[in-house]
Amino acid sequence: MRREVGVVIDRRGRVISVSVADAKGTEFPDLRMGENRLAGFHLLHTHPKGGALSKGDLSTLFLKRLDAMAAIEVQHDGRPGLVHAAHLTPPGTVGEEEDWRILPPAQPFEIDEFDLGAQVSALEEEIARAARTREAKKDHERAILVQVDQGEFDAEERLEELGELARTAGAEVVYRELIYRRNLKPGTLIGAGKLEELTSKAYHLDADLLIFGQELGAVQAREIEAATGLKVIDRTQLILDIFALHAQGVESRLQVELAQLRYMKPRLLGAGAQLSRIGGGGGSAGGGAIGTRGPGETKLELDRRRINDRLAFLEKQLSGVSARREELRKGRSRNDIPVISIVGYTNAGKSTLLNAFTHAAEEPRRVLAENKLFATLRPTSRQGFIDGIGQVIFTDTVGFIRDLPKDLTRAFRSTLEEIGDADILLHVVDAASPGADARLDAVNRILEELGFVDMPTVVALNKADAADPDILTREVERTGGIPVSALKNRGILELKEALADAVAQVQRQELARQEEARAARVGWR
Ligand SMILES: Nc1nc2c(ncn2[C@@H]2O[C@H](COP(=O)(O)OP(=O)(O)OP(=O)(O)O)[C@@H](O)[C@H]2O)c(=O)[nH]1
Ligand SMILES: [Mg+2]
Repeated sequence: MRREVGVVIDRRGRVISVSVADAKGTEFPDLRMGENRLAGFHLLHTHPKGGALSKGDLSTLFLKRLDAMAAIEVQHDGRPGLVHAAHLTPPGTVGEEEDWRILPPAQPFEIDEFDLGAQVSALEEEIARAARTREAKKDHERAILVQVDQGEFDAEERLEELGELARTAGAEVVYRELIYRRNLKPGTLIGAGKLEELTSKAYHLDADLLIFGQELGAVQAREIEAATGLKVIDRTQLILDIFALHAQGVESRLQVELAQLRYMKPRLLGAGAQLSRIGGGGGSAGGGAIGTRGPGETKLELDRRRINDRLAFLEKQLSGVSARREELRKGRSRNDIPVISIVGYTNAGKSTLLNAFTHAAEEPRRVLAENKLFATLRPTSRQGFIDGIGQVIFTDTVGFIRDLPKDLTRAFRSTLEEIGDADILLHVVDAASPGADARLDAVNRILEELGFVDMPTVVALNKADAADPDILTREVERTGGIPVSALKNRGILELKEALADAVAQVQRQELARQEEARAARVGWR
C-alpha cells in the first residue's frame, strides 16, 4: 500500500489494534495511564519511505506515555530495513534528549536482543521513585504560568502579576513563559506544538497545574487539558479561587460563591466527565486544590440541574444582606462625619495605611494587612481624627486589579457601591512596583465603570520607602499625589493635611449648595 501501518502491542505481546496511519493517526486503546506508570503498550509501525523516527512519532511516544515506539523502514522489495526505536527517559532528565532516548538503528534480526520488558520496568520504577520523593516534599501545587503576548505594552507585568496571584493562591511557580502570538488559535490558544513543549516542561519540572493569563473558554480549557494531561485554569479562576480562600463573613462568602457559579455555569454545561474533576477539590475553604475551592456548602459539587436553583438562592440571600447593609448606610449618612474611602490596586497598602491612620498598632483594631493579593474582601470602617476636621470615618475595601473578572464585579457590586457613599476617595498607589501608571489607570477605569466619576480624590503614593526616587518624583508630578510610607509611618501628616483640604472643600461646596437651595426656596415664596 505504501502507507504506514502500525500495530499496538501490549506487554504480553498481544496485538491490540492495527491501523493504517502514521503514529499520530494511530488509534490507541483507552490508556489506563496512572500517574506513575507507562501506558502498557508499544507501537510498532512501518516507514515505507524509510527514515528515522519523526517528530510526530516521538511526540506520540511522549504524550501517550507509550512503553516504546519503533519504526521499521521498508525496502523496495517489501523486506524490512533498519529498525528505529525509542523510549521515554525518567522525569528530570536533562541534556539533549530530554524526553526520550533514541536507540541506535538496528537490523531487524537484532531487535530481539533488546529487552523491552526490563527497560519498561526500570523506567516505571524510576518514575515511581520520583513520584514518591515528590509526594514527600510537596506541600504546594507546582504550576507553570503562561501569558500570551499579543503586543500589549504590559504583557511582562501581566505575567509578573499572574505569578503573584498564583503565589497568593498557594502555588509554587516552577516555570513561566511569555508566548508571543499575534493570532490566537481557536482551539488551543497557543497551538499544539507549544502545548507539547509545555507538557514536556511539566514532566521534567514535576508540575501538574497550567495557569493561563488569558481567560479560556470552556472548550479551550478542555482541549488544552486533553492535549497536556495537566490541570488547566485561567486567571479568572485563579482570582475567584483567592477570593474563595479569603472570604470571611456571610456576605463575602455569598458573593464569592455567586461569582464562581456564574463563571462555572457555562463551563459545567456540556462538560461531561469534566464535572467530576471540578467537584473533586472540595474541603474547607482553606483546603482543596487550586481552582476548586469554594466557600459555599456545596463546594461546586453541583449537578447541572441544581446550578440554577443555587444561583437563584444565592441571589436572593445576597439581596437580603444588601438590603440590611443599605439600612445601615442610610443610618450612617444621617450623621455628618465625613467618610473617606480608601481605594486602590490590590496589595497597594490600603489596609496598612488604614492602620497607620488610626494608630491601630495593636489588636483588635488592627485590620489584616499582608503581602497577598485580595487580603481584604470585606469593607472595614474605622474612626479616625484629622486636625482641623475632627472625626472622620476611613473605609478600607476590596482591592482592584486590571481586567477585574466581570462575574466578580457583578457579585461584589453592593460592596463596591459603598465606595460611592464616601465624601472623599483616597487612592493608594504602590509607587515601589513597576507599572504604577498602568495600575493607577486600571483603578480609575474601574471607578469609572462603577459610575464614580468626579469624586474628589486624593492620591497617596505609598511604599515611598521602597520606591525609586526618580520614579517617585515623576509620579508626584504626574498625579499630584503625596508620597507616604504606610509601613514606616512617614508622610502621614502631610497626607492628612491634603485630606483635610479636600474635606474642607467638599464641606464648603455642600454649604454653598444648601445656601443656594434655601435662597431658591425663599425667592419662590
Ligand atoms: N515597603 C513598604 N511596604 C508596604 C507599605 N505599605 C504596605 N506595605 C506592604 O504591602 C503589602 C500589602 O499591604 P496591604 O495593606 O495588605 O495592601 P492592601 O492594599 O490592603 O491589599 P489587599 O487588601 O490585598 O487589596 C504588605 O506586605 C505590606 O506590609 C509601605 O509603605 N512600604
Ligand atoms: Mg487590604
